[in-house]
Amino acid sequence: MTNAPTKKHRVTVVGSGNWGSAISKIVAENTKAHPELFHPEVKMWVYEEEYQLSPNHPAYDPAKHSQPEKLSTIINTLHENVKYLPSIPLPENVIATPNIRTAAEDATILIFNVPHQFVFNICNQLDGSCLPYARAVSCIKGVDVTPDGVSLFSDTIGKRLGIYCGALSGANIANEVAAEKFSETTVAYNPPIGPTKDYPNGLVEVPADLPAVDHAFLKSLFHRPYFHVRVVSDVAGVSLGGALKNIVAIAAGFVDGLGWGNNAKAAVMRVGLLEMRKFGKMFFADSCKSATFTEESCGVADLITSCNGGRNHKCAKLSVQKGKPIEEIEAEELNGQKLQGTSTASEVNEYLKRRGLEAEFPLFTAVHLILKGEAKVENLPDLIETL
Ligand SMILES: NC(=O)C1=CN([C@@H]2O[C@H](COP(=O)(O)OP(=O)(O)OC[C@H]3O[C@@H](n4cnc5c(N)ncnc54)[C@H](O)[C@@H]3O)[C@@H](O)[C@H]2O)C=CC1
Ligand SMILES: O=C(CO)COP(=O)(O)O
Repeated sequence: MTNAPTKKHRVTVVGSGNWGSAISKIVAENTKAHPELFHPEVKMWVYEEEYQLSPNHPAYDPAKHSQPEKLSTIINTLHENVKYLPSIPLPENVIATPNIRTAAEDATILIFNVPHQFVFNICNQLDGSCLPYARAVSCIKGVDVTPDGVSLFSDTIGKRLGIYCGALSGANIANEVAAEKFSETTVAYNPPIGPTKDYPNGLVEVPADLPAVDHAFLKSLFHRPYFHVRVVSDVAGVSLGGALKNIVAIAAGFVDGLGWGNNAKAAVMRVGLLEMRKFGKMFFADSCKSATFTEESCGVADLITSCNGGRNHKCAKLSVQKGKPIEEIEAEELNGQKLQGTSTASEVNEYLKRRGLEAEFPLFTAVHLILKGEAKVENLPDLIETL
């Protein structure tokens, strides 16, 4: 007979942007709802910055807020991320923590939720500070491309920190989720058993006095009445869907910017979905399931929502309408939030080009060429037909 666990998991969210804050809200609701599994407090690592509260904010008090303050202080006082998720109350058990090592050192569950370009620096800062038996989930939408190959950020984080990392991705516009409008998501978790190439000594087991980290546990961590979770084992499919749809969303924004209508957008989405699936089959054949792209929220559903309401779509559309580079629109429109599709288009292209495979992925290639100013948006139909 095994003894019941006597300890509880401690959860830290690494990141506090638009999605990082929305996920912190969700998990803090669940740590309170499941006291048998979790300590209620959720630490949320904040990349510290000074922020001037607007006199129009309902909590503005000239005696307290006339000067810029630390964003983490504002979050802990007002229980709102006024910069990245304004007007959404955060549960009081979300504790903004500006020191990343303090945020992570006692966490048994780490949720990575930062723009992908910051992951390496964050892992460097975390090096040696995580519990060896911690488990992680990456909510990051991007792929890690180096001259040697392409990896999932879940794998990059896991290998770098010596812990296992799964993935969460879905049709999840953060502002809608934070407003508790119904959506679905996909969580992928499949830790290896025994030694593997990435974990030559095997993973350090979660101690028996903590609740087991399995699919049911992860559902308890993320599922809410307004946020429905399906837990699967296909970490590659879940991660690639979220990363690659951002390239397609830029193409959808381009055609919307031209005012070409719904049929044109459906055409780029169809071609884009096929390229997403082909990329998975070609480069992650051993681990990625084609059905994940068509059957789970992280695949076609995320593609649809992102091509209609995402930031990549919005900025690409405005860039065509205003005749300005997308980076300029990003800086003007997003108040510090980051696009992932622009760098992913370039990183994926670098990988395909090295292998002479650009023509096999005409939509991904066309988006990259348009972003670089080497092709015209108006030529998209020919580019995806003839490349
Ligand atoms: N916002 C959304 O609707 C969704 C976003 N995602 C994904 O979630 C991930 C995180 O995105 P968001 O939370 O939306 O972030 P965001 O784009 O809203 O915010 C940017 C974040 O980066 C931080 N930052 C700025 N400079 C930094 C630096 N040098 N080092 C570390 N951090 C720095 C900022 O403090 C801020 O927290 C991305 O991969 C994104 O694709 C996934 C689903 C939905
Ligand atoms: O991933 C998203 C929705 O699932 C959000 O996409 P954007 O980063 O384009 O806003």
